[in-house]
Amino acid sequence: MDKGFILWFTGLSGSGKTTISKALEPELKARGCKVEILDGDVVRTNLSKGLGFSKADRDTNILRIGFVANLLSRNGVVAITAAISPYQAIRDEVRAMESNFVEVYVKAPLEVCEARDIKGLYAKARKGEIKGFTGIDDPYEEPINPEIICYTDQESLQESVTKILGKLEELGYI
Ligand SMILES: Nc1ncnc2c1ncn2[C@@H]1O[C@H](COP(=O)(O)OP(=O)(O)OP(=O)(O)O)[C@@H](O)[C@H]1O
Ligand SMILES: Nc1ncnc2c1ncn2[C@@H]1O[C@H](COP(=O)(O)OS(=O)(=O)O)[C@@H](O)[C@H]1O
Repeated sequence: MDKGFILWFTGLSGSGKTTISKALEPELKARGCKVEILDGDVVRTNLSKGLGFSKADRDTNILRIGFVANLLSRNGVVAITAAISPYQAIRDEVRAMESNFVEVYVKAPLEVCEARDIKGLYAKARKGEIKGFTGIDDPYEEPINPEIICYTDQESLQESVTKILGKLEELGYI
């Protein structure tokens, strides 16, 4: 399979973007795809090092990720992105760069993400130690028309992975 595409995950911190993308990678490779994951946390240590969490910086971060994902996908790679990408307008902009674009809304209620609090950042945000935290005092704009929604408070990880693979088959990407 040499058809590249972008699988764009979006969702609150702790919703499950990284977990699902990592579980999906071997499944796609087993189907002959070349895969790269551009994870928000990882990108922010290199490509987007120095950027903060203002709207302008988040938009810059997303455009950089979109740019690299586009380079990868047009060279036959499945580019999986896993950044919060909280703003609809900038998600629309990256979608417009690449026709092979599949948006996955990784959806879990804020309360669930906050209870998971993998990195302890929600607690810090509640205490006011982090300002402008997505979902607390910074917006998360829900995707208007994503190709896929994974309800990670109701589905198992395997169910989410199976759902995504099914949709990719239906769309003719795999
Ligand atoms: N169905 C599910 N799918 C994905 N993750 C789940 C599911 N159920 C529970 N989890 C748990 O939720 C957590 C999600 O954390 P993860 O780091 O993947 O989120 P994230 O969206 O990448 O967050 P961030 O934006 O902070 O990087 C993990 O601890 C994972 O085990
Ligand atoms: N103010 C904040 N809002 C959201 N996430 C934050 C914030 N500060 C630190 N983080 C951390 O940074 C990660 C989010 O980074 P990105 O996915 O790269 O965000 S995005 O908004 O620009 O798409 C989260 O995993 C979280 O751990």
